[in-house]
Amino acid sequence: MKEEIQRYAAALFSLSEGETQGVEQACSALLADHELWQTLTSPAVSQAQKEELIRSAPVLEGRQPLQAFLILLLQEGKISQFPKICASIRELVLAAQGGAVCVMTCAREPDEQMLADVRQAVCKMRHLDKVVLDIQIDPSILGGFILDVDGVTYDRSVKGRLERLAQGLDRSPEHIGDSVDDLVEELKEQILGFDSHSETSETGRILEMGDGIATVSGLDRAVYGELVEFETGVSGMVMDLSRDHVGVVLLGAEDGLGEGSVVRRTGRPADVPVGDGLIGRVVDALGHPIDGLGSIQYTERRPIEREASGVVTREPVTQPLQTGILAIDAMVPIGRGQRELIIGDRQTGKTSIALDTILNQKGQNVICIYVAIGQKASTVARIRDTLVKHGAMDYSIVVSSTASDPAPLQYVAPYAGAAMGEYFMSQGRDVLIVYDDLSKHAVAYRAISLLLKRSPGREAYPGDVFYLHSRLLERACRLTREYGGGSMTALPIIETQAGDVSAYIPTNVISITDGQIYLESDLFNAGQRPAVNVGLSVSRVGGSAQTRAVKKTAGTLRIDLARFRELEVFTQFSSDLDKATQQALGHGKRLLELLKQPLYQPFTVARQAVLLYAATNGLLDDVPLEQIRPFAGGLCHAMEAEHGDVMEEIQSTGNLSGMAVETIRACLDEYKKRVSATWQA
Ligand SMILES: Nc1ncnc2c1ncn2[C@@H]1O[C@H](COP(=O)(O)OP(=O)(O)OP(=O)(O)O)[C@@H](O)[C@H]1O
Repeated sequence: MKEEIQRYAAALFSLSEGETQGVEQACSALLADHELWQTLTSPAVSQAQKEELIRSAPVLEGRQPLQAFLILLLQEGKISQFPKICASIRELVLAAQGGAVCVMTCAREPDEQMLADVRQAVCKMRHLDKVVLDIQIDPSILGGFILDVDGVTYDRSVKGRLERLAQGLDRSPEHIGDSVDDLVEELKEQILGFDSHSETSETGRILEMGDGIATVSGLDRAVYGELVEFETGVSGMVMDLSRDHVGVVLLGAEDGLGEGSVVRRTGRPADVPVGDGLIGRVVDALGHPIDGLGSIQYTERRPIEREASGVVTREPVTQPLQTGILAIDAMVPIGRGQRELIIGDRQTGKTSIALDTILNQKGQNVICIYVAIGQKASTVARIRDTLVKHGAMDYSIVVSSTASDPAPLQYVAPYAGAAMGEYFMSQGRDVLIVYDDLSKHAVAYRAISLLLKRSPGREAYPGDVFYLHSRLLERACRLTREYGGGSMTALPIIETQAGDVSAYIPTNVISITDGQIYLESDLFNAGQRPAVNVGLSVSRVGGSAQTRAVKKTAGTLRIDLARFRELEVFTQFSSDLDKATQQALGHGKRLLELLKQPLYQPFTVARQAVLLYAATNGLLDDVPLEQIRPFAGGLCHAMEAEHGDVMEEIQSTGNLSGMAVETIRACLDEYKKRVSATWQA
C-alpha cells in the first residue's frame, strides 16, 4: 500500500514540474475545505457530480494537472488515499529542497525553543538544509522524545532509557556473587556506569507476514545475515534483499506480529554464545538452554556464519580420531580435522555410529558437539540420556532443533554448532561435531527458499543448496601450530531413499566430504551390525592418520573381504568346493563375524590391534564361526589380564613391536588350548 501511495505521489510530483510548492498548497487547501472534501468522498454523490465539483472548485482553479489527477483517483476508487498522497508529496517537495520530514514523538507538547534546537540538530546530523517536524504526542514514553528521520530512530525518551538500563542489568548476572552486598555493589556500578545517551536504531515495518517469513520495508541499510528484532522481542534474520524491501526469517513465534509491526535493526549478525559453560548442556539453535539447568555462563558470542579457515592456516590430517568401531578404524579411518560422511537408508545405524564415536572420546580431550536437525524431541532426549549414562555429557554439547521447531531454526542449528566448535578449535582443542542430519537441513532450507519466492531448481531445491553444505563443512579443519593447532572433525549424516546415493543432496555432500561410511539396510537386516558396506566406504585422507598398529594389522582386511564377497556369489549354487575355496570362505565369514560389534562397546587401539592381527593372519580360522565373538572377547581379556604391559605399550605407542606380536601369538595359542575343549563339547 505504501509503495502505491509513493507511486501516485511521484506521478503528481512529476506532473507539477517547477510548481511543486503551489501544488502542495492547493492540496492542503483542498483538504482544509471540509465541505468539499466530504462531498468528494461521500458515497451518496455520483461520480459525474464529483468530477464537475473538481473542475469548478475555486481552490483548484487554474490547476489542470491536479484536477486531472484527482479525477483519475476518483475513477480508480482511490480518492480516500489522497491525504496520504499529500503527505508523501510533502516529503518529496522537501527532499527536492534538501530537507526531510521527521516524526517527533513527545510525552507532551514541546515548546518552540526545543523544536528549534531539534530542527537544528537534525539538519546538522543528517546534512539537511531543512527539516519539518511532524509532532505526535504519546504520554507513555514518560518524557524526552523519539525522533524518526528517514527510517533511523533516535530514542531519547525516558521510557527507552529505563528499558536499556533494565536490559543492561539483565545481561550481567554472571559475575554477581551470592551475597546481597555483592548484588548491591554490582547494581550501583551498573547504574553509575550507565550510558544515558540516546539510542539510535533503524526501524522498518512489516509489509507481509506468514509461514515464518516477514517482508519488511524501511530497512534500507540492512545487510544479509543481520539479526533484526521484532516488537514482540522475537529475533529474525535477514535472508533476502530486494530493492524496496527485505525478507526476514523469524527465529521464534509469529504470535502478536502482523502488517505494520515495527522491526528494528541490530547491526550485528546472528550469533550464539560460546565457551566452556556450554559443555554438558542441551541448547536450542540460538544457544538458549533447554535442559532446565539454568542459564549458561558463556565466554563470548560468535557469529553463526563465518568464513572457513584459509589454506595458510590449515595443516594436513595426520592425527587419528578413533571411533572405537573396528570396521571403521580398520578400513575407513578418520583423522582429526577430517569430514567423513555417514550415509545410509533410515534405521541403518547412522546415529549409533556417531554416538559410539562420541562415547569413545572419553578421556581423549576431545569436545563433542551433537547437532540434531529436524529430529523428534524424544530421539534427542534418548541421545542425551545415552550420553549421560556413559559419562559422555561431561565433554559434549547437544544443539537441538527438533522437527517441531520452525524451519529457520533448523537451518541455523548446524552453523550455530560449528560456531561453538570453532571457539574450542581456536583455543587449540580438538572438536568432533556430528550433524544429524543434513538431508533434513536441506529440506528446511528448501522450505525457506520457496517461501522467500526464490526459483526452485532440481528436486525443488534452490540453486545455492550446494553452497549451503560446502560452506558448513569447509569450516571443519586442522589448524597449524601457529594458529593454535586445534581441529574440528565433522561427521555429517545423510539419509538416502532406498539406497539411492545418486540423488541430489547425497551426491553433493559426497563430493564435499573427505570420504563416506556407507551403511546398507540388507547388511543391517542380515545381522551384520554396524552395517558398513566395505566396498563403497572410503576415507580419502584418514589413511595417513591411521594408528600404525591398526594399519599394519588391517592391511589385507579389505582385499580379503572383497575376495570373500566375490567367492560367495560364485559358489552360491555349487555344493562341491575345493579345500582352498572352502578355506577362503571360512576366513571371510570369520572376518565378518569379528566386525560385528554391539552398541556402545567401543574397542581400544590395543584390542583392535590384537584382534586384527589374529584375524588377518588366519589365527582364528580354526575357531568355530559362532564362537568367534566370545573368543575375541576372551582373548582380549586374557591379554589384558596376563600381558597388561604389552597392551599398555600398544595403546600408548600406537605401534606393534616384534615382542608384542610374539606375546599375542603365545597368548592366543594358550587361550585357544584352554577354551577349545568347550567347543567340542
Ligand atoms: N551395532 C549395532 N548393534 C545392534 N543394534 C544396533 C547397532 N547399530 C544400530 N542398532 C540399532 O538399530 C536401530 C537404528 O539405529 P539408529 O537410530 O542409529 O539408525 P539411524 O539410521 O540413525 O536411524 P534414523 O533413520 O531413525 O535416523 C536402533 O534401534 C539401534 O539400537
